[in-house]
Amino acid sequence: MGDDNGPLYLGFDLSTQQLKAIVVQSDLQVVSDAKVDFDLDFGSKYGIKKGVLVNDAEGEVFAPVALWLEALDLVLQRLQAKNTPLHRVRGVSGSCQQHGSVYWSREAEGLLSGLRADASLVDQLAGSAFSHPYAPNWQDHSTQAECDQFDAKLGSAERLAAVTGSAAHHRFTGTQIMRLRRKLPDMYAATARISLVSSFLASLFIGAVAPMDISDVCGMNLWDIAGNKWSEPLLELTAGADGVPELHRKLGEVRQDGGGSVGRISSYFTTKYGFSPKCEIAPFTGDNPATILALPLRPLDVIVSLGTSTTFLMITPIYKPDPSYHFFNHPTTPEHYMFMLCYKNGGLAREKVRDVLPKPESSDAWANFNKHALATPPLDIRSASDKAKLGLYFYLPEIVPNISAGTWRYTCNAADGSGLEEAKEAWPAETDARAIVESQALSMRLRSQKLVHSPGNGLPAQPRRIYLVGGGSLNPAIARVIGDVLGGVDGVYKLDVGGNACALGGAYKAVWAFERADGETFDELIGKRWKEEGAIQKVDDGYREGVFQQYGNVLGAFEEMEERILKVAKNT
Ligand SMILES: Nc1ncnc2c1ncn2[C@@H]1O[C@H](COP(=O)(O)OP(=O)(O)O)[C@@H](O)[C@H]1O
Ligand SMILES: O=C(CO)[C@@H](O)[C@H](O)COP(=O)(O)O
Repeated sequence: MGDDNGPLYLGFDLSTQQLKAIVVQSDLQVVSDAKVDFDLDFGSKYGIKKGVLVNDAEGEVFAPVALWLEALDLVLQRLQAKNTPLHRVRGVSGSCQQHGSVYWSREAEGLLSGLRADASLVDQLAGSAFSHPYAPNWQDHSTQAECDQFDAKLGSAERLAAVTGSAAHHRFTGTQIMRLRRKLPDMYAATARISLVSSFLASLFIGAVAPMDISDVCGMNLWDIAGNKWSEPLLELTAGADGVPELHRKLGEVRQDGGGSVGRISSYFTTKYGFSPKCEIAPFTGDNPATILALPLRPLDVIVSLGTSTTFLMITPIYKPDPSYHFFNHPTTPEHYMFMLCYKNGGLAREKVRDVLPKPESSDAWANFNKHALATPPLDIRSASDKAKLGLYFYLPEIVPNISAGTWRYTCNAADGSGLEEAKEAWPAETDARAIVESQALSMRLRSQKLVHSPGNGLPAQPRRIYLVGGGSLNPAIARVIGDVLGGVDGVYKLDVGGNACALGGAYKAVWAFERADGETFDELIGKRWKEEGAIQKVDDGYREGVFQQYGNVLGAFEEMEERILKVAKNT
């Protein structure tokens, strides 16, 4: 377990279904990891499923904050049980599911600073440190009315996207705060501070409410990215004309530097787990911003994160917002941005399609799904006269496009996408295995086409490399279909720590935060230390001439299918 005595860096990922921790050395070598699975470890105690609770009547999805407190103690115990030398940890950072919010009571600061090592976090905090026991989850879709007001407030969805990086979204924290203030006014009044999940986790470590992070704050619809300040009109919309100073106080100042220290580790962790009192905490960020820190990403490289949500990430120095996607400040590099598409119907939707198929005899739950995804030709075109098959598989109301739950199957002419119509008869469940992944990738291709250009040699515009991360990155059939649809002239790669990428990004952020030379950027520092060998594996060739064009031929039809369905099934 690392025989030298050099410093170690600890990265966390508090996502929908798990809390993961990973420890790396200065040279980025991984020395230990551990995880807590919310359903497996705490499912019966908290009544959660897939990490969350739901109130279907109102479209609410939320997680008990107490569960996360228990998970933090447990994951640290698991690291200890693996003899991880926590005393050598010099810096901690991490990544957390985006948009969720935690509501601290007036007693919180006192309780955080007075944590005793002889009791657990949950016993000391769950009772009175929070004005609300739940954190809204990114899958929540209870805020359509608030979204309509956000889009209207600055004049249009385009204008809101220009200012905050995104049009209004159900899960974005501003709309969530606005709704909770209306629904639970006493709770709102009793709230001293509001944290994002990232600043919440950092707060536990420093024993005080930590500032929000410059990248994660862009997931709120409240931060004016170009102005680098809270948007006063949007704070006013959220909190009412008289409520702006109060909301300002609850949100606090935003930390501008993604590196450096937000505070020393609290004595709770030094006494209980043996951390050094010199260990410092760097700002925590969102799980998607942390994912782009898991490797040195270049412009034209793409990350597809196949977690509970499915996300598509790129970095760019050009701020080009649009209501159909998201722009965030880059978590470490000023004047750089992260482009993101986020789908709710990611991993769980693929599981639904998988579970209609007979259960495989092998231990690989995905064996049948993969067999059919690979045996089905692109768009299920088997002969020149066959129509292309296109589907949408939304078991939850989707984010982009803003379509309610449902499943739709269409066909069109393969050559040019003409003749789009609803499929006359149902197609076999086996066909859906390929069609759902194609559908997800076509949506990404459609929405990212303006951000990619030709990588040279007369090739069509496409990504250079596609990196797969998240649980689904273990799946070769998904990698193949993604490469078929999106291209990727240098190939499709998976990170060796595929499911741990955001935790790893958090750990790398801590390395940079505390080891950077004056003015040294994240990419400079990590670029020098990162070794491709052992970190990534090529899992597919990516661009295939002919196949890529086949998907291009139906991209317009795919867009038209979405538009037609949007007319009859828009989220309300
Ligand atoms: N071999 C596999 N093929 C496809 N999907 C997988 C595979 N293994 C895990 N998954 C999916 O990964 C998802 C969890 O991904 P992960 O990145 O660990 O979660 P989170 O989003 O909570 O961080 C699950 O929904 C599961 O369906
Ligand atoms: O809402 C978004 C991004 O906008 C999600 O990507 C969340 O950040 C949760 O991520 P996972 O738990 O699926 O990793």
